[in-house]
Amino acid sequence: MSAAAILSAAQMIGGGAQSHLSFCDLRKVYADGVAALDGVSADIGRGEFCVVLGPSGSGKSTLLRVVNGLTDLTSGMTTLGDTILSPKTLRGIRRRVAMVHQQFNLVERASVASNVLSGAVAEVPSWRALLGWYPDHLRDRACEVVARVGLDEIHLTRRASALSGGQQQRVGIARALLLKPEVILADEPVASLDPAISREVLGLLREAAREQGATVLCSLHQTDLAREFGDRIIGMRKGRVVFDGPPHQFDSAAEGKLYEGLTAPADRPATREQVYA
Ligand SMILES: Nc1ncnc2c1ncn2[C@@H]1O[C@H](COP(=O)(O)OP(=O)(O)OP(=O)(O)O)[C@@H](O)[C@H]1O
Repeated sequence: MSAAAILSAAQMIGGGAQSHLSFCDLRKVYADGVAALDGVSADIGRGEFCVVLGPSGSGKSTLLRVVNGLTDLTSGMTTLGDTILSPKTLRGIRRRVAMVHQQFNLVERASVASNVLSGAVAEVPSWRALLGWYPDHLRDRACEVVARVGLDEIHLTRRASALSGGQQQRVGIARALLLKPEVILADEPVASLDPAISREVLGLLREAAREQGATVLCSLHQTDLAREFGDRIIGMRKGRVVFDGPPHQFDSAAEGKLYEGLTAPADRPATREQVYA
């Protein structure tokens, strides 16, 4: 079957052309036999802020990492727009996808400006990046996104290590926004932040993504944050989707099903207060 025919079949299964990011029966089985993804299917619309929720080890990070090819699949198909993810298309897809990390992944000794500009890795040859030779339009864009995440011009020359955790994650978001990605993958972006800062950072990520029409896939552990910030919640357990719907449908029964039988706080952090208790 040709790639176009597979794509058209996938769109029919997934409900049509509205879908921006599409997962079709994804399976990822590691060498030790662990099925991190066990038949995951979902169609995510353009601009949707989709929270991936679930206990530890349920496959959230694996799902996110599939989108930018950091995890290869055992079987199944991922499409972004009308492009099927494959070794041939991976490079092009990576230009359209940015990532926000749990531990910020900044070069701590480098300035905020350098860290933000490193988000242009897909557009600037690495030797130019090493020398700090970025074109003016990217420098202007870096100033724009730094302002957008609520940091001042004075922060641009400051070392990343001199910033608070919340400020460092703002830099991480600015870096992700730099090339105006179509998709932002945020892997537990507030896991190391306190509750108040977590809300600020998630609010900022949602608004900034919305402004540029980016689709967000954001893994979280906290059910209250998922309800507050998600347009949609995908609940995963043991590599399977056990809930998929808007936050108002994620009631206590759905939550119970997601975390049933799990009592350890690390596996079942129901609220931010419990996470930080
Ligand atoms: N490289 C790997 N090799 C073997 N097993 C792996 C590997 N990476 C992940 N796994 C396993 O796959 C399963 C899903 O892991 P994943 O990191 O996607 O879960 P998660 O929901 O993101 O967990 P957490 O919330 O703790 O980050 C787990 O059982 C994990 O141990």
